[in-house]
Amino acid sequence: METWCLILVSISISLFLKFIFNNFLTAKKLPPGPVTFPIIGNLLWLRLSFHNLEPILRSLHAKFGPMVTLRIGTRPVIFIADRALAHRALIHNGAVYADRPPALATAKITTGNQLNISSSSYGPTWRLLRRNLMAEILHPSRVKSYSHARNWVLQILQNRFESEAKSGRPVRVMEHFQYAMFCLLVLMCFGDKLDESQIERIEEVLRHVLVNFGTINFMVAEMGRDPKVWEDPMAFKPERFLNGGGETFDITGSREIKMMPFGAGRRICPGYGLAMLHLEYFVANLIWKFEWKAVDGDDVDLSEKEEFTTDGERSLGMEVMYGAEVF
Ligand code: HEM
Repeated sequence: METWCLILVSISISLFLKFIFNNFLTAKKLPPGPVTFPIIGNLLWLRLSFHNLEPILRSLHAKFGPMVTLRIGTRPVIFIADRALAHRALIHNGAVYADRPPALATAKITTGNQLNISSSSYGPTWRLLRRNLMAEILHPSRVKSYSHARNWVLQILQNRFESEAKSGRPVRVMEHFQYAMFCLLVLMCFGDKLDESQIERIEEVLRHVLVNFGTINFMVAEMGRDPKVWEDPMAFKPERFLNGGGETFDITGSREIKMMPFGAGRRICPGYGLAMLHLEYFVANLIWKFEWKAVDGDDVDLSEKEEFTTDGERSLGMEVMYGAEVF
């Protein structure tokens, strides 16, 4: 037999064996999902953006149930759409689900060989990084020292609001807030000597990291708009968070997950207190300084948009999903 023919036959046999192995042997241990062909199937998933993937996932969940396995790239990826399952995984079995997968060779460069807090595996390094972050940068006594950065970011926000309002275009509120949180983080990490163009450059680099190496598993948006939990989930009703008894809404999901913009469990965002504090500060100032009204003849646009968020792999709340590798 010709050499090329031999190579072709060997490749076909190995692809066939991989197909059987992926879809019928290992699949028994994993939640159900669509049958995929090696390489071609993987490439098809990889071609889709998170935004395009979401409706497909929704229909897969309707067909296969609250847990679905897809083979994206080299690893099977499980998508969990049910908030009770997420609670069981992240809160009751927190230690099992707090790990992160080994990074690909290229991602190792961008994550500093996985020695940063969000990508490091669940072990002594992560514990040390997290403890340092909580004790130093995020310690309540340090919050005051960020007032300069905070006011600078408020100024950036105000400028963005003003220039858009003057141009007559509707102000892209969420986008600007997202950017403001990003600026705040960058300023906290690099100090407030940076100017806006340098911040934009950092954002560009991180966007690249997110697009190339991000993983997604928990369908946070689906959980946050569950009609069993939220009355009229798609309506803008901020008062839904004010429950008469004076008890504040538990955003950490420790008792029950109703939404999880900061994640949940052991890897929950350590900056959520600081983030909430600053968001309230920015909102309060912008409500005070601007007159807010809907553009004549236009509804307020509450549609979803795929956007870049902070730390490379995790999202800043307005995202459709966020990821934590669970096996
Ligand atoms: C609106 C603002 C923010 C949102 C919505 C947000 C959301 C998130 C989410 C969803 C995660 C992933 C949690 C998980 O994997 O289970 C995360 C992780 C993280 N966030 Fe935030 N975050 C915000 C602001 C901040 C701020 C201000 C800081 C800090 C200085 C911060 C630092 C981190 C770190 C270090 C992690 C990784 C934690 C770990 O893996 O142990 N975040 N964040």
